[in-house]
Amino acid sequence: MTFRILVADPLSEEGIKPLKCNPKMDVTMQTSLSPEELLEEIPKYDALIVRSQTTVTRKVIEHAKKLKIIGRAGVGTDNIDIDAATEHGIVVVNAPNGNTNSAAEHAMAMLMSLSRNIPQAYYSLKQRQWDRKKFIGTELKGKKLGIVGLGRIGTEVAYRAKGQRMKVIAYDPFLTEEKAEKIGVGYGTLEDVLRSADFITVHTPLLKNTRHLINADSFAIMKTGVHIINCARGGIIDEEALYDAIVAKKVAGAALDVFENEPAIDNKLLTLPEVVATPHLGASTVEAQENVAIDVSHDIARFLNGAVAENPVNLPAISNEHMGKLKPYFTLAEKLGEFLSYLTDDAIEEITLNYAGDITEYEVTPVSRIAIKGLLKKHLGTHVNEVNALYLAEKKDITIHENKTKSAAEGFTNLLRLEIKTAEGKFCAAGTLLNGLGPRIVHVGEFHVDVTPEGHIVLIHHRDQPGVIGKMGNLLGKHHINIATMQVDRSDAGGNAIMMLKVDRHLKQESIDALKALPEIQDVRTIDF
Ligand SMILES: NC(=O)C1=CN([C@@H]2O[C@H](COP(=O)(O)OP(=O)(O)OC[C@H]3O[C@@H](n4cnc5c(N)ncnc54)[C@H](O)[C@@H]3O)[C@@H](O)[C@H]2O)C=CC1
Ligand SMILES: O=C(O)CCC(=O)C(=O)O
Repeated sequence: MTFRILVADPLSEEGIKPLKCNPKMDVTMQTSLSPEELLEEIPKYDALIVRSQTTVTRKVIEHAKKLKIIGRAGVGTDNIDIDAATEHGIVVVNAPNGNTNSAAEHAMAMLMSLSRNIPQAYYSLKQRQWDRKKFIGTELKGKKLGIVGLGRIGTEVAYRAKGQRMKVIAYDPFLTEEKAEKIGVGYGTLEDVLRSADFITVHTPLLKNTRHLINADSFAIMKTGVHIINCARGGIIDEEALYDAIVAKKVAGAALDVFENEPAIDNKLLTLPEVVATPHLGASTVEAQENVAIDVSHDIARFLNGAVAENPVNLPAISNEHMGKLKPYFTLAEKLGEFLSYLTDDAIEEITLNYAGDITEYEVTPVSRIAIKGLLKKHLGTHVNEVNALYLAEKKDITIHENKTKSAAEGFTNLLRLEIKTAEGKFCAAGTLLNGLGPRIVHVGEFHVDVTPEGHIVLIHHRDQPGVIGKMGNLLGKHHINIATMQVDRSDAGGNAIMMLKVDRHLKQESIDALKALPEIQDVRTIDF
């Protein structure tokens, strides 16, 4: 099978070699598609790679009938409708590490351009003017740099600013005293940073709660003569408020690499001499472009080959070691979910996943997602996957509970008990991973069994009476159904009982009806794995 991959923004040729050299990947570079052309093209592709130029809207995702993965060769995914991708079961991956240095270096270059008026002076000289008085700058040594967002790039900026002998203060909701000390920066609230800094640089993602994080109120409490740098995302700073603050001489100057609307040809901030700007060049170095292209190419190839993506944006990221431990449980979880879904025809209202034994030592949500995928598969088919399983369950008003009790493994090393509640009542099955032998279903409701979840299974609820097994065997024989294995269990003598048969082929409706017609048989369910 060959996967078709569309590269819709310019990407390092060297960086996408891992995909181009892979015989299973068919890569098409079309880097100047209009939004309409993208809508036309996208149904052909299994994977899409973009930088920040292409906007992957809900409409694009709705047209992308085959799309499995979107790769963002860079950090910010604000040009991709992540919710729409999740709803459609499309994984979004990014390349969060490859351009950190370049973006930090660009922020420093912008900061220094700003402090020494380099772009303005350069422009003036190009106009054949030798003006030395107009471009008096500000020394950085001893000035305070306020960093809003001390993540990967913010931290690298802090190290570089310290190299310039600046004092650094940072605000980040995840910044602890210990971490600030380790990096060698002061820390405080956003207000502390805004009030005390001579230069302020933002390095947060653009999210609902960071849109206009720096606004008119923020400028009001800043020092007069403050300098502002934004090499993160347009929209984190309210551009109107920044314009007004510069005109009012509250802000001495701003260095901007990013804008609320890009390309920002007509942005009025560009008319101000106090503003230095670049057209979103933070990651535009040979090294960064190669790094992010390599990272995203590897992740796409890995994912399309059936492995787990390393940098998913809409799935929990799992380390290789953790994944190694969890992966064997995926098959068990999916089969158990599938099995249980065949025990009722009613809508699922509630799903409870109880983990016991060794597995409780791990973060089990990835296993739960797969179990839920298994449960919903009967009605949603291939539309449901681990990306959208939780979303689809929520859309269907299904409540999910996940519990871990190490000691409840009932003698097994590990046990996953799955329970669903419907209008009809509760249904439950439990499974274990037998060392070296793979997944086993070990409970169906109150009954004990030992069944490999594969092939064709017939589950019969009946009354515990002499002769039932014989009648059932006879009937299946008449219908030319060969029984491969059989398990029976009962609640008590003469009470409720089950038979779990492995048969050699799918049971047709007439055989099921004939079984159901036997007076001792209460219910017949078939499960085809
Ligand atoms: N100009 C360019 O070409 C480039 C821009 N970027 C942008 O730079 C930004 C930072 O990227 P990274 O450092 O890699 O991301 P990151 O995820 O490592 O760091 C972001 C930090 O912002 C913090 N944060 C979130 N909300 C906050 C808030 N309300 N106030 C303060 N801090 C908050 C987070 O806790 C996190 O530590 C992103 O917006 C990214 O898209 C990244 C690369 C190149
Ligand atoms: O792709 C680019 O050049 C922009 C990089 C960027 O903004 C990011 O990685 O967030």
